Amino acid sequence: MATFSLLPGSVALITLTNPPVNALSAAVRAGIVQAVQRSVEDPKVKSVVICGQNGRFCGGADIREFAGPMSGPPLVPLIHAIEALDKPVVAAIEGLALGGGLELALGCHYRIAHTTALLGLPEVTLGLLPAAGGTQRLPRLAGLPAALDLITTGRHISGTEALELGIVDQVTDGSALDIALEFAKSIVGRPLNTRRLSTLPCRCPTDIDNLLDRFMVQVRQRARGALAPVACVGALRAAATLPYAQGLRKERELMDTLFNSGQARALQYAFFSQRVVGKWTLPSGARWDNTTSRTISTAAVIGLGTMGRGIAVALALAGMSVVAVETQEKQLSEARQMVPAMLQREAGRRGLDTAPGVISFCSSLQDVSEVELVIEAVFEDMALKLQLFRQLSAVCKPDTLLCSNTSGLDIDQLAAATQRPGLVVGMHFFAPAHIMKLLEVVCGTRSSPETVATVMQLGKRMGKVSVAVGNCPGFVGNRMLKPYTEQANFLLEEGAMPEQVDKVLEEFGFPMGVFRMSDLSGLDVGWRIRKAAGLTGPGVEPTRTRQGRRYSPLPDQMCEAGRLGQKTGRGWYQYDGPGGRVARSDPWVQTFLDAYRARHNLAARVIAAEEILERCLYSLINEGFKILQDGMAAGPEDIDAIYVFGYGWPRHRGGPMFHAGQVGLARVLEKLEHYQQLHPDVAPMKPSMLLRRLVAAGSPPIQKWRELIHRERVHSQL
Ligand SMILES: CC(C)(COP(=O)(O)OP(=O)(O)OC[C@H]1O[C@@H](n2cnc3c(N)ncnc32)[C@H](O)[C@@H]1OP(=O)(O)O)[C@@H](O)C(=O)NCCC(=O)NCCSC(=O)C[C@@H](O)CCCCCCCCCCCCC(=O)O
Repeated sequence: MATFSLLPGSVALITLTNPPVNALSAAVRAGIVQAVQRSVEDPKVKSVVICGQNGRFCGGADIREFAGPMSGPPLVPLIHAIEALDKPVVAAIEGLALGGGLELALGCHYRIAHTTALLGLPEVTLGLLPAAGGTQRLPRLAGLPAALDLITTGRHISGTEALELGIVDQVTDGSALDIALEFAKSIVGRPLNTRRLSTLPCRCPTDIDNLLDRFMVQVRQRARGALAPVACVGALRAAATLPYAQGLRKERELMDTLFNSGQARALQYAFFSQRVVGKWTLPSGARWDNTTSRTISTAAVIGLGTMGRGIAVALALAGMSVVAVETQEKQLSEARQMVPAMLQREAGRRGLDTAPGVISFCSSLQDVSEVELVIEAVFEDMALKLQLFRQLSAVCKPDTLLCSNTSGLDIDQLAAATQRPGLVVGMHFFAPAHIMKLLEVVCGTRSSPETVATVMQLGKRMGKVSVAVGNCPGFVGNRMLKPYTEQANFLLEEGAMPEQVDKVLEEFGFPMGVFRMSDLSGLDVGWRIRKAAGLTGPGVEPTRTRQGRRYSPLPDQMCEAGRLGQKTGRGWYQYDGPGGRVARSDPWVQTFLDAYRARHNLAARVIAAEEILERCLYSLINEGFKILQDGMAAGPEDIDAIYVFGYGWPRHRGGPMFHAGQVGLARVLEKLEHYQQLHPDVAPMKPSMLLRRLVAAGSPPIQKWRELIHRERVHSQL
């Protein structure tokens, strides 16, 4: 709702009241309509201030309402009524003015903001555009280039930047509300014509067409198939070239095409998934809201390779005092050089003069004896990690948490090597660890709820999307990646080329296809893991069936040929040299694949894009269902957040589990059955029991899956 109060000095104060972000729900909109009406009718009211309760102006339209039929007073005429008032209206922007919240403020005659308030039009991140006049008023106020930037990226800006762009009239470090109230009294009687943005011309440079065309090219490239950014440019073109009323009609027309699109649904689902994963639950019943966490202020990182360096920087950026340990002298001296520069650069990127935390370097494990939490980031080798965990258990204070950055090894085994298994947990970061948002928090069977809560909380402080997952080989992300890459390798055996597979995946929206990705991360990473698992190496028969399953030795053979990817200048593609970044097709790979197929009597066939996509994605999705079935992820949102934030899954497709729902669970099942019949030796194509159960239950919406999984588990049907 919204409250109305008449304050001394004849100022009407309208307060939006809908915690926690004062979203513009139907009740709030109705409240504003009534309060505006009172302001019009009451002769005692000489000016109006609009603010939000609890120091938060407004988080925009109520996103939850978009899932059902829209009711209540619409926003566009409401904002027009405010703009048309002949009494001055001032927006007092504290905390945030986002989306419809900023559009409401743009309908006011003046805007006063706190310097640290967040302003922006993030609709594009929800698959929408600012359709309450935002695409028409903002370019009239801040100019077309600034509006293009803000509306197509959805980025938030501070009150200070908003002042520089002319979006607000004044900023303060004190109370924006107090200043707004005083200001509102002082401007009674001033003419308002120039303050009504809809009546002003758009502020455009002379070469509008040229600017918009160039911008559209960039936006299409960045969007990777997302519709909303392109529609935003369309709406801004209308603002620049048409009178306001026509521009507004175009804005609405474009919004109508987006509003019910699968992409908008996917992006809104992704918004809520990100929040759902913070509300973690463990199979034991421990939850985010019934478990206390410890606040960590001192931490250590052991091993200063790429991952360790990034983790140390991420911890320092979160205000931690970090001890960075590396026993190899060369690596330590490199880290001493690189890490402070990384820290400074990242702090600068976040608008800080210096990082809030500090990092000290040393070469001895004894130096971590006093810290509260240790993150091990040494080489991915179980024997090495076990030895380290034994040492840490002896060296550290009894209540120090011991965490491993392993990307898939057994956390329970590491915990068993210590005298404190309850304090052991996995913290699986993604490279570069100071930039990538995802953190898999791997809960071992003996990890205590307090340990999990503490690490989840720490992840949040580090700005990560932390997802609690179970302890199984590869955890969630890498476990699902395995059948996906395996399937891509099988496709090469059957006749596809790496660039063909990559093109299909990139057109789907991944920033990189599986082979380009593999070249980037290094083919030797998986090779080492497969060697450790006894799947390849000296003495292993070079057949296409290993350990009872179809196996493609292609990636092993690439490694044996010294083609490790970008680092050697050759992999699935060729590069300008070691460390090169630009991938080019390599005739060597064609010859290599031809020879391989000939050796194994495999006839190359033409493989359609549809088959490539279905086999890669559905095998990954099927593994996701198995993960849910095994209880290794609490719900589909967890898997989807992992894939969106850690594996480049296009956000406008929600995540793999959401995508399965969009395609139709019955269709995914049917396709898996089809490919399984064709390739019965490929275990990951065998449809999971949970997928079958969901289809049998009538393919309920994704929001209902948790409930069904819980019910089926109780009845031991999974
Ligand atoms: C605001 C934040 C930055 C706050 O972050 P913080 O970290 O402090 O907190 P949380 O993110 O954890 O959030 C707390 C809590 O609040 C929930 N929440 C946040 N924002 C909203 C919201 N806008 N609506 C609903 N709920 C919200 C959040 O989910 C948490 O609750 P939970 O229970 O999950 O813990 C941050 O939250 C944030 O970034 N929020 C989103 C801000 C945003 O994106 N705003 C824009 C919204 S879209 C919009 O405003 C659209 C406008 O342009 C209006 C358009 C006019 C509409 C016209 C429609 C007509 C079209 C009809 C076409 C029909 C066609 C046809 O059918 O034919």
